[in-house]
Amino acid sequence: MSQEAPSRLRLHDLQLAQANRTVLEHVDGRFRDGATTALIGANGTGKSTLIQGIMGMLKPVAGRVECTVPRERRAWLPQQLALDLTFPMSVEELVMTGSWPSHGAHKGYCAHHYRRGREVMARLGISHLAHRPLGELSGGQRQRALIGRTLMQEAELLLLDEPFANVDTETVDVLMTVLRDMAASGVTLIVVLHDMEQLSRLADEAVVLANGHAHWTSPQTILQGQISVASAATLSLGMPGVSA
Ligand SMILES: Nc1ncnc2c1ncn2[C@@H]1O[C@H](COP(=O)(O)OP(=O)(O)OP(=O)(O)O)[C@@H](O)[C@H]1O
Repeated sequence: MSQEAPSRLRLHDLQLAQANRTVLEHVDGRFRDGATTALIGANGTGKSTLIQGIMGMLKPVAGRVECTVPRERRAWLPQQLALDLTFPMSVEELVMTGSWPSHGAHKGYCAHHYRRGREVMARLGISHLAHRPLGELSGGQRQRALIGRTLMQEAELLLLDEPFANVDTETVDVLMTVLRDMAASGVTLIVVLHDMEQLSRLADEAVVLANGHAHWTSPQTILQGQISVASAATLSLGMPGVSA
């Protein structure tokens, strides 16, 4: 990554643990503004842990996260399986909650919010589902609605944990377009990915997690097989083309 690249999110010698067991340590690096960084690593290497640390849900054991994006402009979309969407809420209501962090949950919505909500749903192809309860949506429809909420929030930092899992190919295409447009407009995106095609289509940068460390590299390096993602858990330090 270029030393000059502007970045509102930097990690300084970060150490994160789960249940008193260190998962990641000495994590140093920065995420480029207006770029999509893929988080890559085998199961259990700490991708979700790093996201929790960046979002402030997990207190660092050591080091720090430096983030100048205002809190109300930070959004996190967990793995679909981790979400309980059985509560009675429609697609439109979910999308509109994206305005809460900046506008407040109890002030009600004005015409501007409703207009923006309709624009967001149209962009994601879910206008016809506006009044459908969340519990009656397919995985792909639910994911479109959740991304719609982050658009409504006007997120400037968006972290997504496996956003394309259990999602149909048409939805993948729609979401890819929306996410690329977000990055082009300056949003910093961090996306946990396992699929090489999705990596090539979406990512500008990549961070490989292995052996308790994070290695900054390029998607091309991974795609050319210089780094095997399948065996990322056994990667050694000092890989070619890696810089933090
Ligand atoms: N709440 C928790 N309590 C205890 N250990 C945890 C907890 N969450 C995660 N861990 C452990 O921390 C390590 C990293 O887990 P994490 O979920 O961050 O990995 P991951 O790379 O996101 O995995 P996956 O690809 O399977 O989602 C694992 O060894 C996991 O067992």
